Amino acid sequence: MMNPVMNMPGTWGTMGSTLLTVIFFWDMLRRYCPPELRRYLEKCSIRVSQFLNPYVQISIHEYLGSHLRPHEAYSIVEAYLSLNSSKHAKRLKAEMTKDNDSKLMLSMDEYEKTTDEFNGVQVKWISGKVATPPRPMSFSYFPEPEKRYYKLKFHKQYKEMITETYLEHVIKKGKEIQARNRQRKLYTNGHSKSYWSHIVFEHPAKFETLAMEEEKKEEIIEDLLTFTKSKDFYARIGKAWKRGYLLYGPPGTGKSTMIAAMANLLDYDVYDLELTSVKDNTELRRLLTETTAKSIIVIEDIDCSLDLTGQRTKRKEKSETESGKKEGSRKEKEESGSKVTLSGLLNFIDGLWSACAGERLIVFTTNYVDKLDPALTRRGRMDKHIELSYCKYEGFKVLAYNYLELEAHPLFQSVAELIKEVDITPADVAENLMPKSAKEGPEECLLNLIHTLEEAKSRQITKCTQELKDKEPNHDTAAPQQKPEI
Ligand SMILES: Nc1ncnc2c1ncn2[C@@H]1O[C@H](COP(=O)(O)OP(=O)(O)OP(=O)(O)O)[C@@H](O)[C@H]1O
Ligand SMILES: [Mg+2]
Repeated sequence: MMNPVMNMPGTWGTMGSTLLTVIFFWDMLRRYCPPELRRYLEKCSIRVSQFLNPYVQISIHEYLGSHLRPHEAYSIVEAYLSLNSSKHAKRLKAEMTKDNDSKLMLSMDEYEKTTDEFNGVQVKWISGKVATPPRPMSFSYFPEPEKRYYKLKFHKQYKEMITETYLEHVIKKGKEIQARNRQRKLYTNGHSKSYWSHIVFEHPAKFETLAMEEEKKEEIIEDLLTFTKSKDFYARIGKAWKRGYLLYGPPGTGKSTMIAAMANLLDYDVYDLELTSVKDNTELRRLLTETTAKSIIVIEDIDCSLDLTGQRTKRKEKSETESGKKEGSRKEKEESGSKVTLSGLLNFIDGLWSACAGERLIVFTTNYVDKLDPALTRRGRMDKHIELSYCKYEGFKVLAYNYLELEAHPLFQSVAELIKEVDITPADVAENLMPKSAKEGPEECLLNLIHTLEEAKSRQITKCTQELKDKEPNHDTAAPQQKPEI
């Protein structure tokens, strides 16, 4: 009897030669058969392999199209997989997250696999890289980036559930992780004049800690939240999704603090635009088109920024007429593009750039609202005018809680009476409530404040008395009254 093991080489040999013959004929067919038949055969082979392969595959590429536009879905999936890939995958890579300078995000390394389970169904995620053929004769300063992708593989019987429910779950979770990793930024244009530079925005201000009447605070919060949810409304009425706020009031009343509280409430970035560093309207336009969605564009002390106040403009126009110059030389100056002008700024507020996708808040602050050109502050440009004023008792209570963790104290009564009569800014109240040494307790801080308020009150009384005295006619030095002519 023939030993079956001894016969193996013969079997392998026959199989090998049959395979070679099939490959040979397949190749011949592909090369020499008419194109229609070739296409038909290719289709058939895909159908056969699809029939035999029970798995469905979905690819998510890092870049879209030939323009290498980053594909948002890729980074969302990457964030999602960072959750469980560290548990299952063996080869991981650590990268700085795009939005958080102090956190590493772990994700699957190239050509690694991980599994995920959803509603009792197992899916497989595979990471890979598109092989780019080498271009021997080409040389570029900008080499093409690596085109990575993720592939999701699952059994075809779950296709509906995966494409409808699971992918939605991946996007939702991935976005949540991205938001958690995201650090907000404070952009400024002051240093390298024509470009934004940024630092991490970590201002602790919150509306809860803002000294302000509760009702007014709630109204502002409501206004801000309504704005963020009004994407469809703005689209329907054909308006760019933006809202202008004018914050005005004396120094130290919390204008800048409120901007930080707004950014924290909405989770927005802040662009602090220093207008005096902007060369001209063109540069202003460029800087603004570079701002991202979900941001607050701030111009502080707008009354001090360039030639933008109504009074200054009027004064200038007046002097021009006086010196016989033609009207419209202001226009010439604007056109020469030497400086940012009022019209440049108005274009920025309601010009075409503002149609950039995504929501934006524009906030101007000033100490002197009356000085501003009405064109700048009219509704539609500055939709909401918010006055931040001197500290009232309600505001003091917020500060007392912030600084001293006190909700009530016998000395509050004295503060309540004094604060009604004295103009004191929240900044000054805060300064008094701040313990200056470890020995100073809440009571000492309240006494400090009472002392400051009393001093301010007596100063105010002296000032008023002086003013009244000045108004009264001085009998000693007054010129002798002329007798009426007869
Ligand atoms: N309404 C407020 N609530 C809580 N803290 C406040 C308030 N106003 C001022 N402060 C405190 O005073 C400091 C100065 O306030 P802020 O810089 O916001 O004033 P501002 O109105 O922007 O002043 P300026 O007009 O000079 O820019 C802040 O750091 C904050 O601690
Ligand atoms: Mg300020």
